[in-house]
Amino acid sequence: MQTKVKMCGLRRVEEIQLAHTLGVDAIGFVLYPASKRALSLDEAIALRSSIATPMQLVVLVVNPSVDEVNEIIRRVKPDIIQFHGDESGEFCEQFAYPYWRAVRVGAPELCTADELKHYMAQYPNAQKFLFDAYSSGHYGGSGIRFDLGILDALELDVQRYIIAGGINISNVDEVLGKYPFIDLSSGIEEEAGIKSLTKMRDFMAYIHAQTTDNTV
Ligand SMILES: O=C(O)c1ccccc1NCC(=O)[C@H](O)[C@H](O)COP(=O)(O)O
Repeated sequence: MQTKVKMCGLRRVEEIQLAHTLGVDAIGFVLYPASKRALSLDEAIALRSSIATPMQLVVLVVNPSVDEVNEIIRRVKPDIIQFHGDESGEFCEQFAYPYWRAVRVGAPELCTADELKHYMAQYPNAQKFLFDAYSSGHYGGSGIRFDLGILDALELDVQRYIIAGGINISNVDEVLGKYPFIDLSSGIEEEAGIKSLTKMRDFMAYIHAQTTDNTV
């Protein structure tokens, strides 16, 4: 199985250009002011021009207003909006724009497979569900993992899954070959908000080597 990769929280032109060179499938801009990886709207607009196809731009938001989302759509023109806060299904669907719904596994009322299924049913048009680890006090990018076993019980189309939460080069073997799309942020950083170009290169080289080995 070919594994797609999203790298989240990029903030510098050299990170974006390297991601493209390495064949990263999607990058994320964090438009959430409380994050150490936050970009302002103007910064996101400026960096947008550094992104070349086929790499997709995902803009990540946490509990935005309707006006903020409309402004992001109009001015940043992301390929996808990733709702990573407490947004309702009704809220996410109103824009009729491609979106991914983050599912913070382990949050109150998101602990069992039935609870996850019930939650996901509220987002019928989500292009994908990005499963991340719940961390009290943080919405994401916390480097924390969750027990993937809970996903086995969901019996949903795995093609709609993205696995996130504490993925790095040392543990990515646990998801390779099982899930088609993975997401990571802190696992390729020097410090919060600064990606390590070396870790980005090493991670993608490792993924490609594993994929090649699996198909021989
Ligand atoms: O990255 C952030 O700072 C962030 C802040 C608030 C909400 C979401 C955030 N990141 C979302 C992502 O898609 C991260 O890649 C995901 O949480 C995984 O992060 P990590 O565990 O560090 O790999």
